[in-house]
Amino acid sequence: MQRHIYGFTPPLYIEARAIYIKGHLRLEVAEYCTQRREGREEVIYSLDSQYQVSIITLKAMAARGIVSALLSRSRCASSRSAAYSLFRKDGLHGSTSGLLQRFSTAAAMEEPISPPVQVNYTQLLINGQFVDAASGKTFPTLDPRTGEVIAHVAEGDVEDVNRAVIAARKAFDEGPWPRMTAYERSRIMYRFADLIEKHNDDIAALETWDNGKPYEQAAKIEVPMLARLMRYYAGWADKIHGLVVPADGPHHVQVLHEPIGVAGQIIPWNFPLLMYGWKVGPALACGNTVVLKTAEQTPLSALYVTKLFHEAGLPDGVLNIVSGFGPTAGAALASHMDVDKLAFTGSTATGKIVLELASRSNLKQVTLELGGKSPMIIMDDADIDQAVELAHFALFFNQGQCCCAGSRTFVHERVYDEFVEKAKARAQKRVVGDPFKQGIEQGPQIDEDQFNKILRMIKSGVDEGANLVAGGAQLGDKGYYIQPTVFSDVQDGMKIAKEEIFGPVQSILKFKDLDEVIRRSNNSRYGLAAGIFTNNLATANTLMRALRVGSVWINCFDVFDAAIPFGGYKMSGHGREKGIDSLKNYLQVKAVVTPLNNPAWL
Ligand SMILES: NC(=O)c1ccc[n+]([C@@H]2O[C@H](COP(=O)([O-])OP(=O)(O)OC[C@H]3O[C@@H](n4cnc5c(N)ncnc54)[C@H](O)[C@@H]3O)[C@@H](O)[C@H]2O)c1
Repeated sequence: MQRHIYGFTPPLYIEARAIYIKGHLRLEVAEYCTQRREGREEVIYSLDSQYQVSIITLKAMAARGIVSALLSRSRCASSRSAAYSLFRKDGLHGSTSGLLQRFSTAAAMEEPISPPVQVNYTQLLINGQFVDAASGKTFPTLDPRTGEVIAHVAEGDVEDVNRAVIAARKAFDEGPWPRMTAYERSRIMYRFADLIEKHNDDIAALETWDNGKPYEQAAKIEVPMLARLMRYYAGWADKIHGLVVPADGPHHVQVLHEPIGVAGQIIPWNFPLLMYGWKVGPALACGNTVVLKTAEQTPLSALYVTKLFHEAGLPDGVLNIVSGFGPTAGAALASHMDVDKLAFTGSTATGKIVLELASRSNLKQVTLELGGKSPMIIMDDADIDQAVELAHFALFFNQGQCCCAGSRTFVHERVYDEFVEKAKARAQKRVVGDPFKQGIEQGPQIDEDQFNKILRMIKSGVDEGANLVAGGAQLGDKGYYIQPTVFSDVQDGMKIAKEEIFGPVQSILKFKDLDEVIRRSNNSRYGLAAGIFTNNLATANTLMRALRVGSVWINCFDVFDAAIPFGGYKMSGHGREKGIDSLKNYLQVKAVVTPLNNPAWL
């Protein structure tokens, strides 16, 4: 930037830029004075300074007053005061918040880091083979850091879904998968988990590149969790069994738990690999075969890992991956007459569509994991610093793109003001930037549509009178980065309190007592999850039973172990994924009755 600082004779110009490099902020400041001599502008004084400070030092310096600390190193008194006013104008003056906001902008605006992985698989995976779409069409998958094309991916449509369903049907009706012993199935799944671990870093890099989530999150949490999910379901494979039940009369009554057949699965883009694991794991452990449609924004990681699954010994046709769009490939799967079961994760609006397509076609069984507007309730006995940190995590994790995000932060009136101040400071400290960089807490949003939708929601918050205390705008000028945003004084009727934002926007609401917060928390068409922060056991016990949601996290949030069931009440969905309950989604129950002659016992 260039500024003409008035009040100096001759005028002093300053060019300054801040660059983030591996945990450091480098400030480059060029100052110069010019004077007109013989019709020409001549530089009569210049000074280039560079200050490099680690972010940790920077925070400490900010606490003491960053500007004086930095500028005490400048050699010239007049340039010191000039630079001082520049920093002050640019909001880099004094406070940690302004400083870190600038640091984040600098980080986001840097050249993107080259992802340490190549894209090898872009075709559809049908019957164990990579194939082009029948139409020959492809679509681009984009890098959310820049909006640039990563790769062109085969675009599946009705004909490709049909090919995939035929392969899955054949693999179910004639193939080895449902016929091999459950132990053999589990061994293939265990080998797959081992391969996921072996390829951890490549898988994580693909996921980050395609989705924009921090690489450290993908590499240290999500890919290991996928391996864990596969082992969890591998462990179930040989423990799924029916019952022999005592009935009135001389009958031998067996209840068989059978695989359903061909499962159609449609997943979203926010956790592409975890959604894959939640769906594929139980379906295959129970002996079904699968056609999975990935989200059009994130087709890459499922293709990579399914290739590994085949290397682990998965027979052809058991798991088919179709990349493509919702209204074409997704709708074809939901309405296919030969798909026996449909599992869908995505928005409530699309959930209604697929349910209708399923009922209009062959009445296939449907499970739905849909949207949410989850309350995060902070009671007045809570340790405020811990509460702020947990509520921040509950909302901002994964760029705020979580169906269960704690997107209504209810705070007791006695601690409200302190909470708001600290929540604001925490959001302003959030490190946003290239998700491949170490230490980054927040990457870009998934795509332009979501980016624009979030900015519209922020505008609606301002228009409806909520108090914007942090952020509120795009960060940098490239890609889909959004400043961590906090609203206080949010009222229940506002759009930001009612609708999913699916972005880094925290809405803080004030409440007086327990009955009120229960009523207001439940006053939502969603019922996915809730967080409670209190040290009072009685309060926790009251809330956990009163809240009409599928998951309650007490003094924690987003705990997603493979064994913990997840799913929604109300318009957040039907059925549960993960845990023992998820197996029911993929099993038929058959009663078999045989008469007994002279039974020794009944
Ligand atoms: N409850 C959960 O477990 C959970 C998890 C993650 C995301 N979500 C929800 O997902 C939403 C964000 O994801 P999104 O924007 O990708 O949702 P979306 O509903 O637009 O898309 C989800 C999937 O459905 C497909 N799809 C879209 N239209 C379709 C149609 N007409 N027929 C068949 N398939 C169709 C898409 O291609 C994608 O694969 C949020 O609302 C979020 O709450 C829920």
